[in-house]
Amino acid sequence: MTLSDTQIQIFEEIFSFRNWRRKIGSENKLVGFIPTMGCLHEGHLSLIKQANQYCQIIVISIFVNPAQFAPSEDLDKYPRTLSDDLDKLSSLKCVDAVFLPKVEEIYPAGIPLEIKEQQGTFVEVKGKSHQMEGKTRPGFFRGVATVCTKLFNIIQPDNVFFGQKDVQQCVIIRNMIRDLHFPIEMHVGDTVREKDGLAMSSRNKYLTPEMRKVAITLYQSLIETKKAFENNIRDRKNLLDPAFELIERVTKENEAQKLGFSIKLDYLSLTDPDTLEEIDRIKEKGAILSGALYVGSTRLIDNILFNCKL
Ligand SMILES: Nc1ncnc2c1ncn2[C@@H]1O[C@H](COP(=O)(O)OP(=O)(O)OP(=O)(O)O)[C@@H](O)[C@H]1O
Ligand SMILES: CC(C)(CO)[C@@H](O)C(=O)[O-]
Ligand code: BAL
Repeated sequence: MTLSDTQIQIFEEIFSFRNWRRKIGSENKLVGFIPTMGCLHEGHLSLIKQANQYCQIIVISIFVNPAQFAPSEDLDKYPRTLSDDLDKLSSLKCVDAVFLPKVEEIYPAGIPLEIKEQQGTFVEVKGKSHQMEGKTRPGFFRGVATVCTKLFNIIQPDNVFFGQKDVQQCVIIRNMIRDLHFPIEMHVGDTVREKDGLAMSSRNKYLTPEMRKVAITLYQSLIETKKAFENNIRDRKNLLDPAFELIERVTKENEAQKLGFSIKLDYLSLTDPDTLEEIDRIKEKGAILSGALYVGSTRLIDNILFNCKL
């Protein structure tokens, strides 16, 4: 499908989107917004369906945001599948508009990937962005918070929808909405999974069939901890040990098979759901168990929640 043969309104410029948005504003309808980087899958579509239950107008953005990629990361090869994405959005029959901005318009001062070369205005997130994902991706949440601020200012949604798969992003955006006084209600959708449990992700496209078989290891390790939790174990060591053991076993089996790629755990975190600081024990507040696993050079993330909500 091309831009001209879908019924959905497509906007590539801020100016034209704003003209349309102004008219919607006078109709007293709630606008729901789902920001994405494209290469849409059932995870994205589930957020759109959720938005459709709350809002009369549904807006999606597709924008691969350079500011959240480090120079060593996959900005250039990130999958871009616009025609397929528009087909999927059309088939839902509830999407009103898609915003497809250009990098130059979102970042008028330019956006070199090296943070020290960047010029212009950025949104900094203190306290919750240095741990978990932020350890391996130090500029990531600065980039996410900055682009979400820009998108919220342009789209002016009443409700925004994010996926639990990116759990730290959910906590940070919820705090940002509060801290910067955006008049927006945030909703978090459950993680949509493949049949075997692998969290859907645009980056799953990078996996070869051999890699795909072991990609499930991260989720299986989270489930090992869940089993321990269900057996009333609450201390960190006894909760996490079964998860680490599973990953270590699969890593060794994979090495022995000489398939030409390695598996490497980046981190497993057991954190307080509000502060995102590591905890020694799960108490009444519950906890977030999250992790990242490299399968070859593809970095996959996943999480589960214990007795808490986002
Ligand atoms: N499996 C999923 N279930 C529910 N929501 C999801 C899922 N995957 C992504 N999302 C949500 O969709 C929104 C857009 O995410 P994005 O376009 O980065 O997709 P992605 O699959 O997470 O990509 P990536 O592979 O880069 O992590 C985010 O709020 C994200 O949390
Ligand atoms: C929220 C987001 C669209 C910002 O670029 C991105 O981080 C994502 O897709 O999760
Ligand atoms: N869904 C998170 C986008 C990223 O990893 O850049």
